[in-house]
Amino acid sequence: MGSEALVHVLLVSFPGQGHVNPLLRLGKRLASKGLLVTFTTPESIGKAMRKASNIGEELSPVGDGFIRFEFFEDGWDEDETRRQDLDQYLPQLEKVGKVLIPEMIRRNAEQGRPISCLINNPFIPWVSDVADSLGLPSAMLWVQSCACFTSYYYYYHGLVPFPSETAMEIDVQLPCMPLLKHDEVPSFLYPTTPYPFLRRAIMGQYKNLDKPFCILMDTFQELEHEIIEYMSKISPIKTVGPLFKNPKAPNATVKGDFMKADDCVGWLDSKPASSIVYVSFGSVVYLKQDQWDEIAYGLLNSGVNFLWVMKPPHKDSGYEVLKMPEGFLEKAGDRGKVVQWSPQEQVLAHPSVACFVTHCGWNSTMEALTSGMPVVAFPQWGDQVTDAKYLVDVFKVGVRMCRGEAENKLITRDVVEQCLREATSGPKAEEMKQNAMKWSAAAEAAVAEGGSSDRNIQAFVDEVKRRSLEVLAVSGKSTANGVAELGEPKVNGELKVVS
Ligand SMILES: O=c1ccn([C@@H]2O[C@H](COP(=O)(O)OP(=O)(O)O)[C@@H](O)[C@H]2O)c(=O)[nH]1
Ligand SMILES: O=C(O[C@@H]1O[C@H](CO)[C@@H](O)[C@H](O)[C@H]1O)c1cc(O)c(O)c(O)c1
Repeated sequence: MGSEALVHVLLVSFPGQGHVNPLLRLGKRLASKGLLVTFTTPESIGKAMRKASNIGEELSPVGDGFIRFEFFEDGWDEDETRRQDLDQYLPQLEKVGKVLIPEMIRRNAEQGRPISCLINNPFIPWVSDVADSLGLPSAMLWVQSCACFTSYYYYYHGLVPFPSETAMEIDVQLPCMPLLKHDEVPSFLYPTTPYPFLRRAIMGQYKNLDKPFCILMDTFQELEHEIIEYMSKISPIKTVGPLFKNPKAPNATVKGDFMKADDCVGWLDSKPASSIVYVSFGSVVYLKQDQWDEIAYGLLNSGVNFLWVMKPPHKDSGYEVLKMPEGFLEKAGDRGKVVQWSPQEQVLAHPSVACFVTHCGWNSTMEALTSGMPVVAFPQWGDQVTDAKYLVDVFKVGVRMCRGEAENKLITRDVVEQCLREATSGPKAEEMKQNAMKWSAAAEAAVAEGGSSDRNIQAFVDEVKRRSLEVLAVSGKSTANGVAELGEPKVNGELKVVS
């Protein structure tokens, strides 16, 4: 079957690594079930993805379907420094995206690939407005846990008190969730958050929550059972995780890394089983030099082998380039390897790796659980502080090393060393490994054919196909070659559907 005969969905991503990864993984999953998927995000990131990840113009076959990429200009010069300031960049993306995404949809229709559904991730909630204005169905992929989704939902609707300027340290009790201490609530909700623009972006998504017909989530039924059951009665959520496991297309080469991964698998191969601590704080968190130094000495003093990701800061971020302490690399010798970016999926699956010191971003959290990897939790902000709570107290696969950036506390080398020892040897380490292996098996089962997430994906694909017939029948006139006719753009750049 040619790609032009397939139902076509457009995935629009916020340009962050932790957002592109799960949406692209969803794209591959949908493609593997027979859809044509176009993935889009701003060209500034498209350029990095093409360079790092072998992404070309051509269609890539994935399972029964195909995936392709089309990027859009964000209206700023290539070297514009304001991209690093989300307070300015998010409104710019909305202004430009509301014009260019409809144009992309029109172009695809003209080229014989009419789009039947739009899917976005959080931080760009205006995508569902675009879909609405064109009479197209939309869905949203929530890229965090269901627990975080619930926290934001309760905050948005004012259903329980959250920490506020007058009561900073109150705990928060939400249904079907453990009591969250004030600093375990997603930190964008703290009255003192340095990232109010991200709270605004997420609240924008909740304001628009009635627009998507489905909220897909990169989690799985068995992991967050009670809260998923509870929220499913309130919101049309469908769990489809862990998205990074795709049994139907396990070797699909399409990847969305912004940086080429350094080669470290040979080095991992050279080390004994369960002897390495993997340390990574993801793509956005950037620690201070004094904290970096303490982690370095903690690693040295604990005697473990380690693979440490030291991602260079973006040139416009304003962060100073971190340095390793004097003599550190020499003292570590072949016990340690430092890379700029790692092939994290492969690292977490490697038998030499014993545990993962992580900032607890949701992707890293899901990847660790799915790989059966115990963690040392080093959360900083946002959902990370809630994920850390779950990893340690609910999933029971982690040791807590800190409580988050808001605590403003230097974690000393002794604490680092103690946590590493606890996570790598002794009864606690063994118990955490067993729990992690249990989650890994549950995750595999969820995505295997007929598993909870697989059924949800299939139901979603069937629904998109059903709605695509309605879209073509109701909102567009089919032409001889099957292309839906869309109307002329309105003055404000939105497309109006011709009836
Ligand atoms: O060296 C690295 C560090 C991170 N990642 C990937 O980058 C994503 C980071 O997402 P996460 O939600 O964990 O954190 P964020 O970077 O968004 O803070 C995950 O899929 C990781 O597998 C990677 O491939 N190599
Ligand atoms: O929030 C940002 O990135 C990460 O998103 C993940 C998925 O929501 C989440 O689990 C993780 O904890 C976050 O770090 C983000 C991205 C970005 O490019 C940026 O400039 C930010 O300020 C935040």
